[in-house]
Amino acid sequence: MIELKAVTKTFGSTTALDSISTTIPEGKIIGVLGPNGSGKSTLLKMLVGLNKPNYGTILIDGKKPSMDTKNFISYLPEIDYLYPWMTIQQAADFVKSFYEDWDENKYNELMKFLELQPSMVIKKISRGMRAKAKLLLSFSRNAKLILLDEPLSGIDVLTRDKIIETIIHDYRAGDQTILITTHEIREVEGILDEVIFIRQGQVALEGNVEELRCQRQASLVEIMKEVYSHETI
Ligand SMILES: Nc1ncnc2c1ncn2[C@@H]1O[C@H](COP(=O)(O)OP(=O)(O)OP(=O)(O)O)[C@@H](O)[C@H]1O
Repeated sequence: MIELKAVTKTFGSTTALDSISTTIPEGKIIGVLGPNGSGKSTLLKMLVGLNKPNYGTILIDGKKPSMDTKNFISYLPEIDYLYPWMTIQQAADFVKSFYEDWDENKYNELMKFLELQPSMVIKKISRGMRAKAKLLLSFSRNAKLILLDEPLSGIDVLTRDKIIETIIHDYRAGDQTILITTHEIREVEGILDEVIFIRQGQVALEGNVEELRCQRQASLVEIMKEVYSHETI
């Protein structure tokens, strides 16, 4: 379980997260949604320990983000973080050297499923293939908590479908927790259990997706439009 208590993160005069308090349940797929600049990536980076809060507390299974928690978190950053000169196999060997939960069978199976080859060189493959390679590395670990920052960004619709299929295919419900930030809400609506809408660094609305849809008789996209009715999404 992830607990945030009055978490604030500022960058100079910009407040990225403004006293956020929330509890994120275990074993579910949670969408962290919101317009550009609302604080989604900052939230994920704080969970993985890359950003430290100025105020407030973050607890993951009762522990502050640290080396201990890093061991059970698989983080897919929004940026292209893979060394361009590496092959997919070299990138995998690199990740494998840091984490004990690397699952070679899962890696081989996912490689086939995503139609990638170990010999492919990162700088020579397309953006969509790089997105799939990032996902391959994130899901080849048996991590308890998976943080996916914009895994569908700038990817064609067929590749997006494949990425979503991978998430469904490899997700162990109840056992693993996935937090996913995305602007492709229509595409992920079907896989989300819970949602947190962020607006200007604060939680604008959160809850169980099915319950929100029933209460409001609306789809997630319609709910989002309502929440951000005065903003450009
Ligand atoms: N390292 C940084 N230095 C300065 N400002 C930053 C930094 N990281 C984030 N910010 C600012 O914090 C705010 C929140 O940024 P963040 O990247 O978390 O938003 P986001 O919701 O993920 O946006 P997007 O959907 O565009 O990826 C923005 O105003 C951004 O400019």
